[in-house]
Formats: sequence, structure tokens, C-alpha cells
Amino acid sequence: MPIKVPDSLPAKEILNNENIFVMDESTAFHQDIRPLRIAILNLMPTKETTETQLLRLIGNTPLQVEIVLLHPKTHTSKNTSHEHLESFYKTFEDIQDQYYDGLVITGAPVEHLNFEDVNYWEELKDIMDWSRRNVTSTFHICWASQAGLYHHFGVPKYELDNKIFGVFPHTTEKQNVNLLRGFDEMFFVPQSRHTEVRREDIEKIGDLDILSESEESGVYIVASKDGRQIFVSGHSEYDPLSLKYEYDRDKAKGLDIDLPKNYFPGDNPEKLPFSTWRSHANLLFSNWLNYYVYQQTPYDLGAGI
Ligand SMILES: CC(=O)SCCNC(=O)CCNC(=O)[C@H](O)C(C)(C)COP(=O)(O)OP(=O)(O)OC[C@H]1O[C@@H](n2cnc3c(N)ncnc32)[C@H](O)[C@@H]1OP(=O)(O)O
Ligand SMILES: N[C@@H](CCO)C(=O)O
Repeated sequence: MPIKVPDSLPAKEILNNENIFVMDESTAFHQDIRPLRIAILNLMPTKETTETQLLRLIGNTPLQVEIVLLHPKTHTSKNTSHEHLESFYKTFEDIQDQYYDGLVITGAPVEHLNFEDVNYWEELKDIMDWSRRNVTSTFHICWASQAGLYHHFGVPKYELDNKIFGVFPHTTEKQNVNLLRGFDEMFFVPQSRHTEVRREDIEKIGDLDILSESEESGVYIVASKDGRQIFVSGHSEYDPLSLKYEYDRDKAKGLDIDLPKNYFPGDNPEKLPFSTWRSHANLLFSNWLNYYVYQQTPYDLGAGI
């Protein structure tokens, strides 16, 4: 939330120059406030886990947030019960005539497929096109970030020889960007993927900025210049044990999976890992909700986007 100060306070200019968000009294007086409307398109098979992880982060703000959960109608879910979807989820068809302040599109374990072979691809393309017209800012996670960069900007994804798997140090690439406000110079983020997007492809697109990267795990945060699309390759929302779960799962299947890097104490999978990315995750989501959603979205949603 911005700091509200008298219009003529000298500190206002100093803080403005430091990119601290200060709102003068006259602007604050005219600001109308209502709950934010955020939709979550949950493409993960483990829907209940992901709901909890995302709501934990989206809930960590003084703003009131109304959530609608969405699942793709054109995919029959194997791992989430019909009852759960019936009780708590809507589909795009139900909400397509509405407007939202924010949309989160989750990851999905479909990286090995061409985008066009994902059975809900046509529906997802419609949702991504709709998001340009009906949503103030959309936050794409992991596979969804690759899908969004491909659909909106033609950026390809590439198979990796080895899965990027672990918790990696990341750095910021730009100064004075609201999404990065308060980030440490180096921070940790879980990555768990078999594909990547590449800096050289993104740099060709004038409408995109690379905001954060990791020497080892590559591009992390990309944003459209207008802030209406955020693409995040990692899983800051993961619980402390999410990577352990994926590791144990793949081991049990007999897959050739390396230990997640920088994760188990002493690289000993018998020891419980601890999280080093929670504060980063909270900051990333609250910066997005504040600066890209709340401060940008019109009071009268339908009239303004
Ligand atoms: C790169 C990223 O975005 S990372 C995010 C993805 N990570 C995760 O989902 C982690 C948690 N997931 C898991 O552990 C596993 O997917 C499990 C245990 C839930 C299921 O694994 P498996 O038994 O190997 O695969 P299963 O045959 O059940 O299919 C898995 C999922 O693949 C997806 N999928 C597979 N083929 C397709 C396809 N052609 N089109 C669309 N989705 C597909 C579906 O989401 C499916 O699950 P769902 O029907 O419940 O939505
Ligand atoms: N995070 C994913 C990567 C595969 O899409 C997993 O290991 O389940």
C-alpha cells in the first residue's frame, strides 16, 4: 500500500526519487476502494495443493480479494475429483463475459508436449486472448509462462538435456521496477522443469523486459512493458516439501532423477529440507497485487480495461 502524506511534505520528493510509493492527500481522497477480483486458472493435477499455496500468498495483503477458481472444461481431470471441481470451480464459459483485476495461470506437467498437443490448448488460447481484453494483469507460472510467451509473442520453448531441479540463486536485471521492489540482490527460487525459454529470443521482442534471471537456471521473470503480463519460470509458491515430493515420486517410478540442487541439508535426502524462498514469494505476489493490479485497475472494471 502507498504511504499517504501531505501534498507539500519535502520527504515526498526524496521518497519519490527512491521509487518509494507515496500518494499525496488529494489523490488518496479521490481513490475509490473495492475488493479485488482475482481468477486462478488451475492447470495443475494436484489442484488442492496449488490452491492452498496460491491463496496463502494472495491472502497476505491488506486488500480484500475475491477469488474464483477455474479449470479447463476441455480437459477431463484424472487426479482431481469431479466433486471437488463441481463444488469449487467454474469454467471459462461461466465467466467470459466478466472482468477481473488479476488472473493467475498455474504451471502444468505438459512441457514434453508441443503446445498444440495439450488437449486444452484451444481453450487456453481463448482464455489468454480474453485476458488481454478483460483482465488488468495476468501472472503466468512455469509452463503457463512458456505458453503465454509463445502464444502472445511467438517465443519458443526448448527441451533441456537435464531437468532444472532445485533451489537456485537469482538476481534482478533492472533498477526501479515495481515488481522487484524490496527484493534482495540475490534471492532463492525453486525451479522444476524440463524446458526453458531463452534470453536471445525474448530480447528480440520490444514489448518484453527480462526482470530477473539466474546464472544456473536461466530467465526467471519477464514482463510486458505495460505490466499487464507477467511470466515467471519458477515456483516461488512451492511448499518446503514440494521438491522432495517430486523427487520421491520420480525415484519411486525408477526415473533417472538427480537430487534437487541446494535443497536437502548436506545433499542428504534423508534430511528434511527447509525453505529459503518464502519471503521472496510473499514479496513477489504482494508487489504484483499492489502495483500491477490494485494501483492500475479501474474502479469500474468493465468500463476501464
Ligand atoms: C513445468 C511446470 O509447470 S511444473 C508444474 C507441474 N508439476 C506438477 O504438476 C507437480 C505435481 N504433479 C505430479 O506429481 C504428477 O503430475 C501426478 C502425480 C499428479 C500425476 O502423474 P502421472 O501419473 O505421471 O501422470 P497422469 O497420467 O496422471 O497425468 C498427469 C497430468 O498431466 C497432464 N496431461 C497429460 N497429458 C496431457 C495432455 N495431452 N493434455 C493436457 N494435459 C495433459 C494432466 O494435467 C494430467 O493430470 P490431470 O488429468 O489430473 O490434470
Ligand atoms: N515440476 C514438474 C516438472 C514436470 O512438468 C514435476 O516434476 O512435476
